[in-house]
Amino acid sequence: MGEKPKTKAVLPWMRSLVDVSLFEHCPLHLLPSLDPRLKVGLENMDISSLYPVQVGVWQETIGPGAFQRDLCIQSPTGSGKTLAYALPIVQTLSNRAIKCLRALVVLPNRDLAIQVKEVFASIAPAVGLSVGLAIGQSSIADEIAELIKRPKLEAGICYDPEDFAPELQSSVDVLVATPGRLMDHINNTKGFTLEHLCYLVVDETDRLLGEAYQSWLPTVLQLTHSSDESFYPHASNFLPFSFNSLKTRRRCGFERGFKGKPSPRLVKMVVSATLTRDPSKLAQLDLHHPLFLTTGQSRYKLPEQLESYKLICESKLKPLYLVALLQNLGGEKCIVFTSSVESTHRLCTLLKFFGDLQIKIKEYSSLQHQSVRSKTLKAFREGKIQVLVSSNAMAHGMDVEGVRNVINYDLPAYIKRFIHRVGRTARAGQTGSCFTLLHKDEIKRFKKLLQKADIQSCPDYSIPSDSIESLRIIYTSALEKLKETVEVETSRKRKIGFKSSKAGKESETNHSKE
Ligand SMILES: Nc1ncnc2c1ncn2[C@@H]1O[C@H](COP(=O)(O)OP(=O)(O)OP(=O)(O)O)[C@@H](O)[C@H]1O
Repeated sequence: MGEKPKTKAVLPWMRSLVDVSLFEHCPLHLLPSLDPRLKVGLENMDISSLYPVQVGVWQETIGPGAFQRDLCIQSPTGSGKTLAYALPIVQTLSNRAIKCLRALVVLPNRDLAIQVKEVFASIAPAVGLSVGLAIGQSSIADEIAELIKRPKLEAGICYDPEDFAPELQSSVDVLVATPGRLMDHINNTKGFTLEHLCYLVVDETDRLLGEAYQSWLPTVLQLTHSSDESFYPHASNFLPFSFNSLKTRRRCGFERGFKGKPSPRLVKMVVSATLTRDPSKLAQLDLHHPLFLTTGQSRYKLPEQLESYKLICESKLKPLYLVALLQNLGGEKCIVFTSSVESTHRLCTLLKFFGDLQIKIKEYSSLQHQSVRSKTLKAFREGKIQVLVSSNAMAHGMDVEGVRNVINYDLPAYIKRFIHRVGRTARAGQTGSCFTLLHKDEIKRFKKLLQKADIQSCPDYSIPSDSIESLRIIYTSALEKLKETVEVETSRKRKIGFKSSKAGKESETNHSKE
């Protein structure tokens, strides 16, 4: 029997790639065709030159590439991918005559969407464009009021909303959205249309393709489809029945051609630091003559200015080593990654029982309410908190200035996760360090993980044993307090669970009585 091939087949277009590491930084005054208003906007953001990935994308969009192909952009964390797509989109839309929704950027969570919206919002107004956000942060009514312009109505007269439906217009040219809220607007918001969409950006593609999110992608592709089913024959299979009425027929006159062949008018930009190579996942994007822009030949790349260390310790003493490490780092901004939301909560609680460490530590997790998370993130950005303990919630895409260190309290299972986690530091050419706490049984696995990113060695970081000894007594009492807290929390949860299941039963009973 023949052996299975060890490497997965790579799509042919991924092999003929554009290596963006061959581009130099480009000062703004040398960037061909840059709109002077955007140049001023960029300078106001303290940006004086474009990074290599941004120059590469510029060449394929505003430059000779002229947006003729869909782009798959992969470059290391913190290399400036957001501006790489935002700048050419804004520049191209600056010529638009009528306001309508022309660019849609989809991200997997609210905090990331807010971050990306801010990048667009810092350049778009300079050329008269508006940027909206659809993430479910405010009520749907408030969001609709932001996104859709209603005609001025005479006071005192009662109107049927159906009367002015044709006059509803988009208030925004660019929309940054999470899939859930996007689907809400597609399904329910009068006047919300993707009919004029020219650009679709799928940022953090791996995460977005990993989950179906109410079939948002087939829905968007179907609604932006140019002529008939021939380009995307299976999309209608995914669509709920109600979408039939929303299907749009796009005017062919706007379509671009590639080598004489017709192409859909929607340009897609697919973005990730670790883009999937899985053909079946990529097929979901229905890419048109995709062009792969990536950094060098290696599939996984860490930021150039990142220093990695391993810290070997006994599993049960991990919290002690973490505290000693945090003390050594002297209150520098730091993210500690754990393997789950539960261990994030436990670890954060335990750290609080270590007495006054002179370091402000908070938890950031998907178990928390969005408002709590946003407040924590704001305080972390402002430097009021020095250490965030998080599971995967902070790992992808988050850009917080001044994060000097990342600590892998638990070893991540995959290289992709490792890359995204450690990429929260050493961003935009800054230096940064990452520390991975390991039990000696994990050393081999860690080595294998690093080899996937072509890293052959990782120096040890040692903590003097007297630093550990001096923390032992307080650790014992912290563990006791943690145990008590966990017991209280568990019994509280049980009570809430009991109450809600009782309430559930009552409402079921009431319902059946009706
Ligand atoms: N040309 C530039 N000059 C200076 N700073 C820049 C430039 N472009 C981007 N930056 C800054 O670099 C940082 C990282 O950018 P960005 O968040 O877009 O990275 P990314 O490649 O998307 O990272 P990730 O893969 O983690 O999402 C941001 O703080 C951004 O403001």
